[in-house]
Amino acid sequence: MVKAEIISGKEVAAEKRASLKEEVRVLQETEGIIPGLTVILVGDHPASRSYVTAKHKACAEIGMHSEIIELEESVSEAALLAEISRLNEDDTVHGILVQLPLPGHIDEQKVITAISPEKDVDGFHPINIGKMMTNQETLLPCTPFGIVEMVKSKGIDIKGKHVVVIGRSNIVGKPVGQLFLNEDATVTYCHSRTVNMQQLTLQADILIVAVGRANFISAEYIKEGAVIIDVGVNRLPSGKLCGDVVFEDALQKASYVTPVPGGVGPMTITMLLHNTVQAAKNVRKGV
Ligand SMILES: Nc1nc(=O)c2c([nH]1)NC[C@@H]1CN(c3ccc(C(=O)N[C@@H](CCC(=O)O)C(=O)O)cc3)C=[N+]21
Repeated sequence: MVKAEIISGKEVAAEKRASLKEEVRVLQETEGIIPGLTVILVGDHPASRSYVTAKHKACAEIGMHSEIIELEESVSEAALLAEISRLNEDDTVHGILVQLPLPGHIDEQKVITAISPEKDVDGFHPINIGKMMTNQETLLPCTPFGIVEMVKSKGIDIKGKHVVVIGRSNIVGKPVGQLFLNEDATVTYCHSRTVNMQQLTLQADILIVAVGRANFISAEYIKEGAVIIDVGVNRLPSGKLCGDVVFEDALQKASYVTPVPGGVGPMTITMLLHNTVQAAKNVRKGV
């Protein structure tokens, strides 16, 4: 029996994008500012290329500028850093995003830190992460931010709830736990070294799964009535895209579940648009 309601990221994203489009229009009309995003793509990773194209299209749809800078896989770290420093100085560029992962010879942390924190629309710069941790207003990481927005869109109460996060990456796991902590949830992190993960996931009112393994979470890990957020994007040999959660199982046990595709992914891109518009407004305010 299907019990859960599906939280459509696509729908929540469409609503948010419509209001961003209006914001962009007003910003241009009243102040002549067009928010601009520059994405740097290093090498030719097919999945990265498709994400970058999706971001570019999404910008155009809401009337924003966007540019993709493609660099050879063999580009030196110094050349990439020089490109970033040029973009940091360019007033028409409000947001800079370096698509990850980068080739092994480039130090990702060094690259992220080189981006001006005001233009760090990924929310990965240590200054922005520090502000997030201390609950100060800042550019927030897009996937975690999108997840909080999806949960709130259904009026789900977060305060005092037990949120269990599976995964501890810098781009999803760690920051998503922090954002839910900022919303007064009780947060538990699970990862590859966690002992008896099932005992923890069965206590989750909200279970966030970000491990990148198809069918990692099935019925026996899900508490009746839980909210299930599936961050996985796994390409099966058949070409089909699937999440980390057995969707049918979540439908039967959960109260809410996010699908893949059409769940967290479209929200990630939407919050990137949001951050770029915010970065453009911050310049005007002199923030
Ligand atoms: N600096 C940086 N920032 C990122 O935000 C970033 C990154 N690097 N590297 C890779 C990951 C992954 N990511 C996704 C964004 C959208 C979808 C998305 O929209 N997915 C669609 C399906 C897309 C398809 O069909 O392939 C969906 O879930 O419905 C997925 C994944 C952003 N990332």
